Amino acid sequence: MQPRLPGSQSEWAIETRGLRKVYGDRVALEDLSITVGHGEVFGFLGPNGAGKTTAVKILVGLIRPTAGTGWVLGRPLGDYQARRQIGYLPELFRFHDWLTGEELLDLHGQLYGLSRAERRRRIPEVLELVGLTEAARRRVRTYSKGMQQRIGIAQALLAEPRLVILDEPTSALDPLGRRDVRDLIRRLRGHGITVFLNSHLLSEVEAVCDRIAIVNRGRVVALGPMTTLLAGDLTVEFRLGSLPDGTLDALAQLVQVEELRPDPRPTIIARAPDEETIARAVDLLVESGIPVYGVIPERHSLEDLFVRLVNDESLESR
Ligand SMILES: Nc1ncnc2c1ncn2[C@@H]1O[C@H](COP(=O)(O)OP(=O)(O)OP(=O)(O)O)[C@@H](O)[C@H]1O
Repeated sequence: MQPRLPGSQSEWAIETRGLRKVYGDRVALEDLSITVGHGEVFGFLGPNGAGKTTAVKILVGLIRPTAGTGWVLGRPLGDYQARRQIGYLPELFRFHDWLTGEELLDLHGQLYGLSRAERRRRIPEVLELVGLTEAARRRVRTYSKGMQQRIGIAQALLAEPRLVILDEPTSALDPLGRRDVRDLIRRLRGHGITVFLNSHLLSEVEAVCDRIAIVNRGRVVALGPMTTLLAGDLTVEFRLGSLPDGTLDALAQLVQVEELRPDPRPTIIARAPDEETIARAVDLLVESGIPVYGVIPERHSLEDLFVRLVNDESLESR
């Protein structure tokens, strides 16, 4: 893990308290309080218009919050010293596409304030990292969308940042490209680099993030370690030989019965807080003399959690 910046005012890579952003009469972000640990991969999720990009822009110092405070790499929001150590891939970036990949990185290296020697060392490294070595001398306009996204990631990593903020880094990538980015994010974590990932691709977030926040209509609706948020969120299917009166009521003492399918065999779909409860429900069925043909537990995916929390209340803000 990398040492903290001198004079650090927060032990976290990112800490925000009550961030709020209002555009005219529209509240884009409300009371955002999150912490992201050093070296952590943090997923920041939400439907369109939830306030994600607004939050990211505040974190990188592009806009100021209407209210609230925060620290990035231990420095107050917008602090110049911290900004030098943030790599940022914006969601809708448009690069100077008449430049070659190498020239583009050289330009961005200069904007980051890297010396010529640093740029000469670093540019081949990041091109290699994102698999664009062969295309280094081609103009960016001739790149496929996936290659353009990868040169964007290379740009974000150029100045050896301690914190990388990636806004939809894989939206234009094919499945192989996505896997490469996933591996890359894991490698960054291996080097103690903090990754703040904003993505709609929930399976990817699930595969790579340590902790997540889900925002909806400007507010955080879930926050915590991925494992905790997905734990205790089991759906289970009981396939039974019969369903005597009273069985559902007895089961409902343990699990939340969501659906009953009578054919071809009585099948109950229920939600259980944990696996132990499922075992107790099976005991109850067996003790009642009901043949149990199958018990199929299914752990909820991040997508299930997301859909349940966000539901359709976000529709009007899209
Ligand atoms: N510059 C602006 N002026 C006025 N309203 C804005 C501005 N930027 C964002 N908004 C509004 O603030 C809300 C949050 O927008 P934001 O772009 O942060 O959402 P998002 O979660 O990043 O969405 P998406 O997933 O579509 O990128 C939206 O209702 C949006 O219309």
